[in-house]
Amino acid sequence: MPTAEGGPRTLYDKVFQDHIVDERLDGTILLYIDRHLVHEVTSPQAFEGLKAAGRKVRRPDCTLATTDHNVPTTSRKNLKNIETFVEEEDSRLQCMTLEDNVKDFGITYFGLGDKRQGIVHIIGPEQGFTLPGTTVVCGDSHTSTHGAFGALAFGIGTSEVEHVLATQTLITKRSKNMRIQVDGELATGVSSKDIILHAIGQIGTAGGTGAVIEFCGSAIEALSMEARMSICNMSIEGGARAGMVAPDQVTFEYLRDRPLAPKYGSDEWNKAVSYWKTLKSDPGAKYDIDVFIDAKDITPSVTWGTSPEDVVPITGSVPDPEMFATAEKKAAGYRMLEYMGLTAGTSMEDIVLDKVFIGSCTNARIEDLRAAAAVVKGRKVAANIKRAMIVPGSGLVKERAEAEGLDKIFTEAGFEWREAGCSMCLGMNPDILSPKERCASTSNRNFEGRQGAGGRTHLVSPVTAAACAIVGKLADVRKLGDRNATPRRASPPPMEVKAHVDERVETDDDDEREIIGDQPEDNNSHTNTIAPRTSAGLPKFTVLKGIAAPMDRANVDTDAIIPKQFLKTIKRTGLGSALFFALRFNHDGSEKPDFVLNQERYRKSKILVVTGPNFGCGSSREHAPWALLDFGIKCVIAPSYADIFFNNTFKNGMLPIAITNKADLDAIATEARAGKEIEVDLSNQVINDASGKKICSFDVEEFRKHCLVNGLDDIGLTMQMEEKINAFEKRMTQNTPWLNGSGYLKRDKSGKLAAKAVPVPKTNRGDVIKEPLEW
Ligand SMILES: CC(C)[C@H](C(=O)O)[C@@H](O)C(=O)O
Ligand code: SF4
Repeated sequence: MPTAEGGPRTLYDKVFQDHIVDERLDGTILLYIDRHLVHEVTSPQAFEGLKAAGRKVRRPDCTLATTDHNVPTTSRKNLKNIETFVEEEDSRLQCMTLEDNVKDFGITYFGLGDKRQGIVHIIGPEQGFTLPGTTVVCGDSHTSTHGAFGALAFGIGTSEVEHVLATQTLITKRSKNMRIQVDGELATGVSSKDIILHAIGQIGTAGGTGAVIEFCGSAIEALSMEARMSICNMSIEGGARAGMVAPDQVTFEYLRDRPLAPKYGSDEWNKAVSYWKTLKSDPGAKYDIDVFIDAKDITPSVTWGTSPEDVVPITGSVPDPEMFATAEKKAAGYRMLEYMGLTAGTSMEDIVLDKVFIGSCTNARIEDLRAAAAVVKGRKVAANIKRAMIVPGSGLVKERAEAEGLDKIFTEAGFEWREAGCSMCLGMNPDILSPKERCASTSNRNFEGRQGAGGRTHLVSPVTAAACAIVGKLADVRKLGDRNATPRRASPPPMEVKAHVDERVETDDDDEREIIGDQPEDNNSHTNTIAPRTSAGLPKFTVLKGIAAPMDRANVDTDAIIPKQFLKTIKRTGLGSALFFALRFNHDGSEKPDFVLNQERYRKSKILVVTGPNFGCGSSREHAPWALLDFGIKCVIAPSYADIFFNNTFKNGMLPIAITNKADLDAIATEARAGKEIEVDLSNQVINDASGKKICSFDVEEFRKHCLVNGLDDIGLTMQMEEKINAFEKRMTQNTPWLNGSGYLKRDKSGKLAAKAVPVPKTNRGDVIKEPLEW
């Protein structure tokens, strides 16, 4: 929370403070954003909003776009353009829409024909776009990755993407400070992925809610940048929106000669490094939450359930839900075992696998591939493994790995060597698990259906995944001998950046495609009773009276609220039929009669009453509130929420109410279970029963209430702050000139774009475009 003026400050306090454009009395802050990464899934509706309102992108020079989620990872040797390359229609439309938008708005873009294309959280750091002390956002929850540089980096929803595009700022509040200190030396076979899995196992998926986690201690200091990125990446799985590590010599070495970092050895570089060196927490700085972990307590770790907090050591066994503390946890535990097809007491190392996936923004960097290759070298993938995939995080990672011969090591062992993209991390492209298939995965989420409907995911580190592929079961890498990689300190030197790729790299790929088995038919009618957001503003929210549907679940993730196959839309509307898809429908499309929203009296619910905590955790997809809204639900009542979901609802004129008092929540749930209406009166901040009798009151932040009650479009409000934003940018140009222009769209000394922004190079649609980049 706010530190006393002049008192010792944390790293987070410093970076946050340096980006305040304006602060209101109620603590609402307008925060300047230095770096904005954009991908195809969460941007179409934002650009559409800009177009509808006739707005421009304020800082194309601080914005970088790529396609990653939808792209096939098959060989690109015959790539002509994205239109012919992406077979699946909705995926293609999303990719092409991004290409249109980057052209229309003059934004730098790495398309499939460019080796710099890759997962957005891999390419930002790789290019030096991510720098210490910056604020970095993206319409993607794993933006937390970039915090490894001492940046304040967090995921935002699509409405906020639009806000940043238009204003280069965000409306936000201060977060709590949390510290996770890991001291000591990591044992052989234990990597940074195990640190973060272990930490999430300790704090739980809501442990960091409302906080920014600073990772520190001797074990973190000893890690390379790549390893630090894996840790910050999964801060979101620990409930925190952001994770940070103080920049140090390891950081500066990593940034040396990166294309978009200040030129090494120049005055600008030296000035930047002096500033970066100040970015550490002051002695005596206060943290709201403190966690200490002894590195020697960390073993190679693996998840057994469907939440990233369900972590056990690889030497452990499947826990017995009977031993869990509460009735709710027991019930959830049994459900997870059923979904995962596991029996309590089974040794983890006895669990037989079908697939292995090494990739994702958590673990698809060169160091991850090197570590996995060291385990795999000279060995063969076990016969029972149907598919073992290596998906490099970017074209440059792939190129580097090939230069080092890693691709050969993998393919000789029986792995597939793929092209860059998100791939089977969430399977928006053709890489998916079939129902009941079991996968050891280096990704970050093991939610139900995450890698494919009915698929079963065990989260592990790259070396553990490699060992799993060799053994055919979940495996302890330490038992394969001593060549498993331990974390490295030195980051590899920057990868050589060549111009665009027209010569395609040959691969052994056989262009195998899987049928998208979990692509449902969207044949249900939508209730869509509520007008969606328009750039002109939102429908006002004052009093809402209606049926409230009860839901007795904890940690309802946004993948459960709306699975990935529905994220391929470029519209905000029409998602009501996809709401809670896997919970609501059987595989044949018929309804599951037990699910609350399928019961007659709840079909027209306007309110959702959730009795378990941490509603909306996981992904930043604004599709979750859009689906609720389209179904007709405009208000959610729950004990607590994940931060990004909470924000996203307000941006759509919806009201999420946190009721922490159990008796009050029980009273509301009782009305809901009885099928009675309840009344949410925002103006007076009370919840009444159907007769108008007060059940309880609730809190809501002043500014958010003001916007809801008046139906205000906050982009319009922020644009009225133009003068303050200009003044901020002027100061920024003086103090941190290296943040202007990012090397490709140059600015002059006054901060103005020196030349007209030229959109990137190849849009893969046949445009002949002059290379606008200077590197
Ligand atoms: C598509 C995007 C919104 C999402 C996220 O925010 O995390 C995705 O990257 C994911 O990992 O689920
Ligand atoms: S978590 Fe997976 S889907 Fe999300 S950005 Fe990372 S790789 Fe892509």
